[in-house]
Amino acid sequence: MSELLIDTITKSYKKYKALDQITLQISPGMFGLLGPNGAGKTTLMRILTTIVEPTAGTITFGDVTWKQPEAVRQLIGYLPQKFSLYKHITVTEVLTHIATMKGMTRRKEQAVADVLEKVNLQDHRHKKIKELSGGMVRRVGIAQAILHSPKIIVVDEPTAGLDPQERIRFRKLLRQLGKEATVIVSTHIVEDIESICDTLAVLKKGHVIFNGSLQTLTEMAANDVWEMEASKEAFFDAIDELDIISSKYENHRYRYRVVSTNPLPGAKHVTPNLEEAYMYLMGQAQR
Ligand SMILES: Nc1ncnc2c1ncn2[C@@H]1O[C@H](COP(=O)(O)OP(=O)(O)OP(=O)(O)O)[C@@H](O)[C@H]1O
Repeated sequence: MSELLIDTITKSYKKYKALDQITLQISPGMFGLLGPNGAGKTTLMRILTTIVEPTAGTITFGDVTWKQPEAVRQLIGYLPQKFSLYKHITVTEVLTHIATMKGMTRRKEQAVADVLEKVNLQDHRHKKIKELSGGMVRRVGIAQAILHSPKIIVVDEPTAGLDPQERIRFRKLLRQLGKEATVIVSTHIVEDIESICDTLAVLKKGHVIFNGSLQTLTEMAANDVWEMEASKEAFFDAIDELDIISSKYENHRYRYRVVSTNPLPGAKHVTPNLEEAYMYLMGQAQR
């Protein structure tokens, strides 16, 4: 399978650069795009899906270049962050309609049946959209994105608004799709990336500040994540002083974790998780 090559992409809005010379090489499988609000993720997604044209730079996948938007649209399936559907028609009707809009004339019924099976919605195919849960609607969203068997699937904020069970189910579905395609998951929810992606890029203010494996990122923070223990009173004092990432109350004591480049008295090093490594990276990028 080909690699997606994003080469020095810049997007300017007047003098403001929403993206500044972004270069990424994305292999098949699950790729995460992480960053705070305003980092430029949505702009990059929109460029990838040909909704917006870059100011400069090129994108290629095999012999397709982004100068050929029609060819790119055959290649890409997109589930945007804000996804709405006609509420009063059934799942099958909506997917058949979208297949028609995509210009699929042959094998339309079969394609709809196949995607319904992939996203596990066969039993709900005759339900109206308004009768579905949030998780099911997201799955219809994925179904419409993969109707034409795209090689690249772009998903923006995949689990926003879903309850914990639906999140887990939706992440499993994405992981499944990553076995056959390049799946790009854009989010500011670290957990979404941690549980399903192998590699990731972190964007901040239009720049790539990290690009690599999850392991490399957590290793970068290995010397700067600490665990401490304190009484309730001391813990509440510490909240004001430190950036506490997580805490646990056990046997009348608080155990809590902190990212700090300075050693902390009485603290011991712990192996960072992705959220801690991300906090570390954001702190470093401010320097
Ligand atoms: N059409 C536009 N005109 C001017 N500025 C824009 C436009 N679209 C985006 N921007 C700016 O570009 C920057 C990046 O926006 P973008 O939506 O890509 O960020 P994001 O990382 O996706 O954040 P969010 O999660 O909030 O959508 C922001 O500062 C935004 O205000």
